[in-house]
Amino acid sequence: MQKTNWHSLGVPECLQLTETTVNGISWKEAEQRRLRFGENRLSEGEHVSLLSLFLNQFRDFMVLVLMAATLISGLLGEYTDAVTIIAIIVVNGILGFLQEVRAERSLASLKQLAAPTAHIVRDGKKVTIPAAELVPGDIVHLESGDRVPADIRLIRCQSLEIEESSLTGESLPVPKTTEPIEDPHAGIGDRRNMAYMGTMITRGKGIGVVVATGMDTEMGLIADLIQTAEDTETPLQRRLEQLGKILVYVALAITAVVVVTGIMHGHGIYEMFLAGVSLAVAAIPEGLPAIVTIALALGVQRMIKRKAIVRKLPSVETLGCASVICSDKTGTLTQNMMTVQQLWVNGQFYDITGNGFEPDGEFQLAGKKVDPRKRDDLRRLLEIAVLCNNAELTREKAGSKQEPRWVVYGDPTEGALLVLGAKAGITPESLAEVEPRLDELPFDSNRKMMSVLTRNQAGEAQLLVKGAPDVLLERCSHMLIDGKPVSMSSSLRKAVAQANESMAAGALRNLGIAYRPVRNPAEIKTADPEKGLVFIGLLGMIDPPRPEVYQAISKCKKAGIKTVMITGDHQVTAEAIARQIGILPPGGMVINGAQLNTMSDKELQERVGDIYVYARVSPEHKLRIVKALQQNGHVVAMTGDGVNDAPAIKAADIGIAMGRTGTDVAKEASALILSDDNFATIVAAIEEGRGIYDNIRKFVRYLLASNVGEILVMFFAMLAGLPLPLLPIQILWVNLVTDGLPAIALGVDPAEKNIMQKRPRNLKDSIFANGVGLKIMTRGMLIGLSTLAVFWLMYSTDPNNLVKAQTMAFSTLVMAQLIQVFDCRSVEGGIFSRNIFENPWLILAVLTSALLLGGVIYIEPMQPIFKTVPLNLWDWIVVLTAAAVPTFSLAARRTANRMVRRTRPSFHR
Ligand SMILES: Nc1ncnc2c1ncn2[C@@H]1O[C@H](COP(=O)(O)OP(=O)(O)OP(=O)(O)O)[C@@H](O)[C@H]1O
Ligand SMILES: [Ca+2]
Repeated sequence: MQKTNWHSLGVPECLQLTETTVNGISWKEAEQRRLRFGENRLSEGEHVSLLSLFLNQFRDFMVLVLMAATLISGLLGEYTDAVTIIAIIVVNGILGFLQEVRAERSLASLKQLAAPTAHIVRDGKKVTIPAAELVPGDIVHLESGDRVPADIRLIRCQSLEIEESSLTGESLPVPKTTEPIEDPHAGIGDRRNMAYMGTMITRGKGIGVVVATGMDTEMGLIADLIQTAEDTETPLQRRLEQLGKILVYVALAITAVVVVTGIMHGHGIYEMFLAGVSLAVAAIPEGLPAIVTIALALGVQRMIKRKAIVRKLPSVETLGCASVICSDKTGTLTQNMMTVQQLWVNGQFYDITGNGFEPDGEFQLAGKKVDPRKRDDLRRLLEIAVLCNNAELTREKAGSKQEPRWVVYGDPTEGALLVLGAKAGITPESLAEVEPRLDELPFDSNRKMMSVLTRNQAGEAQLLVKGAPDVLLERCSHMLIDGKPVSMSSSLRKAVAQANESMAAGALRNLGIAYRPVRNPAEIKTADPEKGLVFIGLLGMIDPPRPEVYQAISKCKKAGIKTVMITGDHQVTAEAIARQIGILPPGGMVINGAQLNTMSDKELQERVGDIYVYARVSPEHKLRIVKALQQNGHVVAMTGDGVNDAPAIKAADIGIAMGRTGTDVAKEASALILSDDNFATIVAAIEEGRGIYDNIRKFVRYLLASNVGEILVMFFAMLAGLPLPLLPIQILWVNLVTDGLPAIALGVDPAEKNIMQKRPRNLKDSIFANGVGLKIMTRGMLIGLSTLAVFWLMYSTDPNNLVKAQTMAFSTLVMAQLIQVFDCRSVEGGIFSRNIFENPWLILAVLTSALLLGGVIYIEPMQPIFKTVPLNLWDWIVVLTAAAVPTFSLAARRTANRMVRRTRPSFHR
């Protein structure tokens, strides 16, 4: 299709040109068009090719050192050394490559999960499809919070406003229409009847026909200019990278010292060169970055299984630090399964029986069944509830065998009203002819109400309004009493407010219903048409808490995480539910949006610690709450679903969007998406986040202790004028092979039992906090010393058998590591605090590493390569004893300390 000036064509022409109707195209036709026009995607620019990913593995500084070493070894005629080092580098490169490909794949699959969708009509049916599958001619429904998925000519608009700054730079939302625009050369910003890909619906709704997709869109024309580089590196990864660089310098410095002293002591230059390379290799934890990436990727996969989709990798770390969760109420803490239970009209309370979406139930007045259609006021209340409604109630079969069930499409609040109407035999179908809709003023969380304009058979237009009772009441000048509008007196107002509160106190979520006659339909296009209304009555629905929420909240409490409810609902309802689910402790404060408005930021900051429930707030308040909490040093997780929630989601340390009910805009701003909208999932994600961080800490500790040990062995041996206790190839082997497997297994270690009984970690804490740094030094030191001791013992008893002494030292180092790995599983506890068999991968990894060591020692062709000799039983007893010392001596001391502490009378607490 060549460039058409869609904006200057009329709607029928646009439909004709795109060969479609308001019922959309067929699935078959869509398939053909997809072949013709391609996927609705912007080309993503350069993709990292597998080859460059592979080559990247060899750009590491350490690898360069090794290459240089290889070259020199080769030049000096030490070919086995050279070949082996190259082999190890290549193996390491392949491993790193495979790991990175895997990590990349799992991150790509994350992107898929979070991919945008579009609501379209095909074959006359409304469906939701991935936005990438849109084709020209598709009829798209747009709603506030959607990202426009393609270039679209609008064919219907209801208060539709679109923010187009990504395309035009204009940050104010543009009101849209459907009228053709005469000037064919109008600029993009002036094409009021178009919605362009990538722009954002900030208000209202609309329907349009897709006229361009993918690279044919206006956005496609400038796609090269936009780079959406997401953060894919976590702060920890960055810090480890820095640490790696520091270690390189340390290694170089030590190496220089050792080499110079060695040469002055009369050692040969090649020998000293080898020693220098060994030291450099010993100091740098080659495997670390790759293992961090794997641990993160695997952790992210586990989170997906628990229904939490991570959009920004760094948040995996931040999650473990969360100290406050601010959660929406409706749908997150509650089930979003509304059932109207009570209503109030003409001064009387009615109870409605029945459960869920099953439209069976009675209307009762003081326990007696009544016929709602015989009572005019009640009937009108129900009619408005059904007319002022965009939901759909249908009977559907979930599976082939199952009984058909009633399901609601659209807003559950409105679904509940349809069910209520159906219980009285009042349905949208029965009203469609009698009172057709002319227009709609959509709901949004700021207005807290929604209206439709209808015309009845007598030709009278009426504005039918439903919304939050307190908000509605302020806009009512009259009230319907005994079928007549009576001027709203202050005592009437009070009566409504009282009825509202008494229903809310029972945890009911209330809606008010009102109307007003409209003489001229154009009236409702004015700025604020919902005024001078006639109040009719109240509807109260229960929305039961999600069953798992209570436990999740008490888990949070134990984990030192505060849960805060932020809701658009009424204060009394919010408070009742907060009490039910255990959010509101005795003495905890509940405040509402109006009170929040009177508070300065400073006041809020002072009191935010005591507030547990924010009721009747607008999305804009959320940002203030996030900031106030952050100023108090909190790490804040904040949920949201609408457009206006996006700023708060962005500002929070962990922005969370709803997977089911969330808008595109909220999802894009978020770091985490809950695919089941469930509060408990947030807690699960935090638990995983803590576990992942702990695991990273475990293997960082494990690997670094190994490196400390290796450096010390080499360094002291040099200083003492001994020969090299470990050969470079052996150190390389330890670092890349025998340490790698157990380290990866630590990366998938199950979390410690008390993981959710500790306070959140401080965001600023380094990975070496809580004694981890000290443990690395002490364990490393002991590993180094026992290795050196074994070497020295063997070498001094038989100086002619250097190879044997080196093999013993090599084995001691490896075995000490393989024992130490079990100590690393607990941050505070140590080797005895956890069941060894809990992590079968670790057992497997340790056994494999031990077998590999055996292979290097006992398989004859390996012996000249790794410069080893076979060891006998006695040798092994020496090796294993020495290897056990670092871990067990410290564990024994700690156990002893604990016993002493227990028997000693304690003075504190
Ligand atoms: N579809 C609707 N039409 C009219 N009024 C509505 C509709 N949905 C909700 N309301 C009213 O607006 C109020 C605020 O709704 P909003 O969606 O902002 O918050 P909420 O869903 O009650 O709670 P939360 O913020 O926890 O999700 C509701 O308490 C209700 O009285
Ligand atoms: Ca809501």
